[in-house]
Amino acid sequence: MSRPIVISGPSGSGKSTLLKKLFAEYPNKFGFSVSNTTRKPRPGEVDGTDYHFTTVDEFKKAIDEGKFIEWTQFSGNYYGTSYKAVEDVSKQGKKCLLDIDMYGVKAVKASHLNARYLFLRPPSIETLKERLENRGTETPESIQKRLSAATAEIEYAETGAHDRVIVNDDLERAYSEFKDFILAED
Ligand SMILES: Nc1ncnc2c1ncn2[C@@H]1O[C@H](COP(=O)(O)OP(=O)(O)OP(=O)(O)O)[C@@H](O)[C@H]1O
Repeated sequence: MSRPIVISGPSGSGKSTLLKKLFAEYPNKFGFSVSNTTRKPRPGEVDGTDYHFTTVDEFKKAIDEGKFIEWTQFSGNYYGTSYKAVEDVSKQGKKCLLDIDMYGVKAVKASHLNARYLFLRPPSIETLKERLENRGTETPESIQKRLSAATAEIEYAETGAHDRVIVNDDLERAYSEFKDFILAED
């Protein structure tokens, strides 16, 4: 089984944008570990593809049953990655990519998954704020929460916890580095 790749970075750093490009270029090579969440779907999000959308009760039950590699609570919602989500990807013969936050990174590091770690960094907090505002999906309160979480994420990355840090300034350059890291070990 190829090593799973953990992709983290502040909300708005561009993880979805880069992953979308990667999946467009390599439609069959990679599989996303589909996270569970109790947050409401955004318009266009599909259950089982973007997330497994669950109730708070279902989520708590799965925590008690030890089904998660990692889980966290953020902006009032639960998010988690189940062992099953990672296994499902390997069963399809694909390389597993995980999109998780710093608490998830720490939990995966403490698990038996022999993963590689990539951190996506925004050029600055100011740029991150502009991108979140322009994305048009967040309230001002939600942007504030994401920005303070971003500061903690960046400080954690500065401890050298990841194998690779990529600054997402120019999208094409960032994508090329992103792809190189992900394809480095097949
Ligand atoms: N290099 C870039 N230059 C300019 N804008 C960018 C760049 N990369 C991403 N963006 C824009 O920044 C916004 C945030 O990106 P994206 O939604 O991919 O972030 P994310 O890390 O997936 O966030 P979340 O964790 O909240 O899902 C999007 O509107 C996206 O189009």
